Order: sequence, then C-alpha cells, then structure tokens
Amino acid sequence: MTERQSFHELYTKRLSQLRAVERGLCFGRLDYDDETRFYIGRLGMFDDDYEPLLIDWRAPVAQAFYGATPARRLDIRRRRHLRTRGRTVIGIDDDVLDLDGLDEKERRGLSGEAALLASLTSGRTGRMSEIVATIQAEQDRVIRSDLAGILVVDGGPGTGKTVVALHRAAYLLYTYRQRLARSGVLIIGPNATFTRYIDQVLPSLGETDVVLATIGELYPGVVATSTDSPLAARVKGDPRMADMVAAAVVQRQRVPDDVLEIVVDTDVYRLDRATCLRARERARTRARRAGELANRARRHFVRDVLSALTRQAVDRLGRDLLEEADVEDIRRELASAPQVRAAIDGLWPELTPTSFLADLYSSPDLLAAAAPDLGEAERAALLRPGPPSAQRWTPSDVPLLDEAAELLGETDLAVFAASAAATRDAAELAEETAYARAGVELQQVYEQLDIVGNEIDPVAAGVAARYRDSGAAGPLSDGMLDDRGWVYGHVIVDEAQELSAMAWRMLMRRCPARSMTVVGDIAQASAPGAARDWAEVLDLHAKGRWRRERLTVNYRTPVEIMAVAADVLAAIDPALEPPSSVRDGDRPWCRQVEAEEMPEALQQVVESELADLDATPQPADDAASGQEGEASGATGEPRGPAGRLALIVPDDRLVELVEVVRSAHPEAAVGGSPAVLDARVAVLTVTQAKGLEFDAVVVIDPAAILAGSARGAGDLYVALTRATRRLGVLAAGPLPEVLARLRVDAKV
Ligand SMILES: Nc1ncnc2c1ncn2[C@@H]1O[C@H](COP(=O)(O)OP(=O)(O)OP(=O)(O)O)[C@@H](O)[C@H]1O
Repeated sequence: MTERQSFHELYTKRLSQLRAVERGLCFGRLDYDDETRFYIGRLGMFDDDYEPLLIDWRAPVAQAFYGATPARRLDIRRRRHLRTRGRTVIGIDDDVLDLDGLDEKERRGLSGEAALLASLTSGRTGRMSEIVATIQAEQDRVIRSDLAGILVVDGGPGTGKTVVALHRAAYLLYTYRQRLARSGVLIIGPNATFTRYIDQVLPSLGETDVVLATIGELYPGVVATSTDSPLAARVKGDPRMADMVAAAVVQRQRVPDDVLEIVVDTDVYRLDRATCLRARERARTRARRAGELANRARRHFVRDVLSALTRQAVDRLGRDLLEEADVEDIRRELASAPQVRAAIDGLWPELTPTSFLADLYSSPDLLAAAAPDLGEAERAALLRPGPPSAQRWTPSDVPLLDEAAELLGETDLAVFAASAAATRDAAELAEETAYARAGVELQQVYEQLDIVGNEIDPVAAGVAARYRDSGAAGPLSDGMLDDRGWVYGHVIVDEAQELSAMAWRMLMRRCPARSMTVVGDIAQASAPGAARDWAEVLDLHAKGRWRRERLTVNYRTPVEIMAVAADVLAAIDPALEPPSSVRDGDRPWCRQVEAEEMPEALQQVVESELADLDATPQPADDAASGQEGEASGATGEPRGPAGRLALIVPDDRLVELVEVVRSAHPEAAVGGSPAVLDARVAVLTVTQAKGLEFDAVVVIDPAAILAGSARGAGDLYVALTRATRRLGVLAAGPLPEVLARLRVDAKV
C-alpha cells in the first residue's frame, strides 16, 4: 500500500466515522466543583493543541455522566443534557447534583429523567437506535463491565438488554481496540429480522467491525432455511446429541463380520475381520496419540489395509521375483483400483460433516445404533426420508454439523480444494470490497475537498460504483463467518434463553477464552429445549467464571400494559419480579368474539387501531429531525410517522389470519419477511416478534397461544410486552383466566 493510500484510508475512515455520528454528536456536559467542564459526545475530539473538545462517551471520564447521583456526586456539580437539531441546541435539561435537601426517593431517581422521557416518547422508526445520551446507571454498569469472563445480563422485557449489549460491544471495541480488532466481536441474534432490526446501532456509534449472525449461520457453506417440528428441534438441541454424533462417527469405522472379498481384474483379495480389527485399532491409537481427527486417522487404516492386500499380490506373484520398486507399483495400483477404494470407503469412509449427518438422518439403523438412549418417537423425529443428497438443513442442525466437524476434521483433496477456492474467493472478495470501499471513500474525500472528478483513479471509481450499486456495505469482518475455526475475542448472545445445549457447545468453541456477554430473560423462553436457568447452562462451560447483572426498569412498555403482563409472569413463576415501567400509556383493551366472528372482528380491529395511531401521531425525534432536508418544527411538535401495528397470532393460525388482514390491507407484512420492520401493519407469530417492538400490538386468540406449546405462558408474556403505546387483545371464545384483569379494565 502506498503512502498516499494509507493517508487516504486514515482520513476517509475518520470522515465516514464523523458522518455516522453527526446526529446528536454532542449530547452532554459535566460541570465540576472546580469549574472544569467536559462535553460528552459520541466520539472523542481534540483541538489543535490536543486539548479535549469532546469526550467519547466510552472514555473513563464520561462514566460520571451516567453514574453520578446526588448521593454520589463524584465532584460533579451539574450534569447537563443537550438536545440538538442538526447543529443547533434546541433544549437543555440540567441535573443539579449538589442540591442539599433532596429526599431519599429523589436521590435514587433516574438520572436525566427529562431527557430519558423525551427520548422514550420520541418517534420510533422500526429500527433500534442508539441510546447513548440517556444510558441509565444500571445499564452503564453492564456496558462497562470487564471484558473477561461471562457476563449474564438478565431482566424483563424492554429493560434494554439488547440495546445495552450493543453499547457494550461499542464500549469493548473502544477500550480493548487492539485485542478485539484482531479477533473480532460476534453478536448472535435469534433471527434475520432481528439482526436487521439492530444492525444500525453499532454503525451509528462509529463501529462496524462486528459480525452479526444467527445460530443457523454459523456453519460455513450451509444455509439453514428449513424448519424442524418442535419435537425434532428439542431432540437436536439435547446434550445427548453430542454422544450420538460421537457414537455415529465411531460406528462409521466398520470391520467385516467375516471376510470381505475384493475382486480386482480377475484376482480375488481377502480382508478378514482380524486384519481389519488390527488396522482399525492401530489407526485409532495413533490418532489418539497425535491428536488426529477421524478423516486424518483414516490414512493409517488405509495404509495397513493396502499393506495387507499388497502382501497377498506379492505372495501370488512370488516374492523372490519382485524388486522393492515392483512392490511399490503393485501397492499404488491397488490403491487406485476402484474396487479397493470402494471396499475401504465401506469400512472407514471419508466424510464431510454434511454427508455424515445426512447419512445418519436418512438411516433408521444408523440412528438406532448411535442413539440407543433416545425413544422411538425421538429417533423418528430425526429421521428424514429421501436420499442424503436431498437433505435440507435447519438452524438446529447447525450445532450438530459443527459437532461432527470437530470429530471428523478436514476431508479429502476435493474438500481441501473447495475450501481453498472458497478462501481464495473470500480473499478476493475482501480485497475487492476493501478496494471498492476505499474508492467510495476516496471519492467522498475528493468531493469534500472540491477536487474535480478526473483526478480520481478511474479504476477505483469504477469498482467503487459497482460496490455502491451492489449495496455491499457490510463490515469486512463478515469474512470471519466463512471460517468455522475462527476464535472471537468476545461473543454477545442475545435472546440467549432460547439457545439449546448443543448451540451453547458450538458457541463456546467460537470463544474458548469465555469472554462473553449473555443477554436474555428465562421467563420469555419458548424454544423447545431452551434453558431453564443460567447456572444449568453456564456451570457446564464456565463454572466460577460467570457473573450476573440484572436490569430492572422497563423502557418500552407503559405501566398499564405491564400490569396485564405481570399477571402472566406470575402464572409462569410467582417468584419472578416484573420490571417496573417508567411511562404511562393507554389502557389496554380486550374484545371477545365467537370463533366464526373472528375474521370480521379482526378487520374492524385493524381499522380502529390504525385510526387510533393516526389520531395520536408520535412526537418529533428532535435529533432525527435535524437531518438535512427535513422540515423542522418547534420542539415536541407532533409529527408522523403514524405508527406501526403488529398483530401477534398463534403459530398455526398465521396463514389464515394473514389472508384475512390482507384482504383489506394487501400491503400488510408477514413475520419473517424483511418488510415487517417498516410496514404499517404486520402479522407475526410470537417467535417472529421476539426482541422487536411496535407502537400498537393486538394479541389474537390468546388461548391458542397459551395452548400452543409447553411454554405457552412465556409466549403470551412476550406477545403482551411488544407494544410501546397501545395493547389490545382479541379473544376467540372466553378470555383466559390469566388475562382476567383485562375484563375488569376493558373498554370493549
Ligand atoms: N436508557 C435508555 N434510553 C432510551 N431508550 C432506552 C433506554 N434503555 C432502553 N431503551 C429503549 O427501550 C426499548 C427496549 O429495549 P431493548 O429492546 O433493548 O429491551 P430488551 O430488554 O432487549 O427487551 P426484550 O427482552 O423484550 O426483547 C428500546 O426501544 C430501547 O431503545
């Protein structure tokens, strides 16, 4: 790289960083007792004399902005929250921290309450946004917690677990930049929609070097798009699957019951059981000593078997007539004879993880031998009729493929060649992307500096245009996903309560140092085989090396809605404490109809909810409306967008109810599709709604959601807590007892 290129890279990186953080760049000020003053912002900046102009929110000095309280002032007199539109300050809120005489309740109060409430009631866009100006003290503790060990962050719905985990990623990348830039940060989310929902947060904090993925994306080359039955998903997540995979690998190394005859040309060769047993044992022993995996250990077995066959040929031809070189030729010929290869493959096949698992799923005998502990029905749930080549993968298969890869290791030349080609492709792609990105940035710098276009390297400009048109803007660190063996510096797991034991095993391999942030809420668990408590999962992998922080305040759901959800939580486990909400909102409503009235009632409900949302437009998002070209009004002036409505339905009614809604609203989005985040009306199952939020939510047929699975109450709890403003329940038949409070409050 030339010096010119290096400079360009440096400056363009800084330029794009500055662009990304421009909105609300400076949001706070700290006034100290000794008159010192610091401005806090999304990025650090210095003046020409290297005096700090702006302190990065992640710097140690900035911690006081989030942590200081009247009871623990940290020498701070005043904390000022600045609200900006574009580059203009349009409002300030002051917390005076040295005011004597505040009562205990006020002392314990939220920091920057006015700023927080302004932020919570401002317009939402369907995408999660950063909260850097209003991070609360309990959240800040989580964000700045040490890198080492596993930090479990649990808390009820809307307590900011996701957003805090993302800010923690930004904090860790800032504080441990050297270490984490090399090894990378992996963030695991529950599904692709969720990944899209959160993918703007880190770039808006100036960080792009993270990998966002789902469990189903962690095995390179496999696209896990199929779905399992609940039973199959539970069985595949069961820790006994590790034993099953191990047993199945060993069982694929066979010996003949008696003698295996191999006919090459007209000669008959015999492999007897004892020879094969000996060869297998020797191969296994050598592999154990050398730490070799099954595909590698196979070479020892092949060598011994070929020696036995060569001996038979030599004896037939007459040992005395043959030179050393002749013997070697015979051996080589035998090694390449298709009949010999087929015989050896039958005894000790070379297997890719996908071929191995596909074989296993398609054979009742292989399954019965490898998993004798599973019940009939459990094994049947794993069985996939049809040839192995037609196998379609599900997200629950991915940890099993990973497990198999750990035991089988690399395969033959073809696979080596394929992976070499893939690596080459990835490297070429990375190089081209980097080049293109540099081109785009170069162009931007030139534009900024008012340099005419013909001074730009035309090749770079061409590639840049291609890159821009392709919409490829993902971080270069995505390449890490192509490497199954990549070890990440830190792993963040969101909605972690849903992960199976097998998924945890896979994730732990991606981070042997066990530097992780695990975020979730056991009460919201719904996946078959999901964890029942954190210790059950984490003691197994990191006993004594995990700690827990709890978030207690709900920033999403208004008090009135949370009261309804709290009854469901008590039904899940009376010992669980609901988070306390910080906002008031509309009273939730309920309506009961007979099953056959449901379609008509649903259509009415959609119309009336949309009308309600239209009648109460969201207040302006001050910082957002400062974007160039956007009309600005006075602070707090009401403004669209008019709000999004989600209909959360039982799994088995999704298709039917989508049709009903679409007959009046053809543009309604269905859960799982990319449109769901932006659409005015979305119809989703609970699983599809997990982690997301909407302005208004109507839960359809709650009794069916409750009865839908063993963890139906958890599902209902998730459904009820997705709303930021309005909640309704449309019941088919009687309202479930657990929602009795709605009957009392109902506005029917
Ligand atoms: N300190 C804060 N300032 C402003 N908004 C916040 C703050 N903390 C959380 N929020 C907002 O509250 C909402 C809920 O946050 P988030 O989705 O992270 O919660 P969660 O605990 O992951 O919820 P769930 O368990 O239901 O998925 C988001 O819109 C988030 O931006």
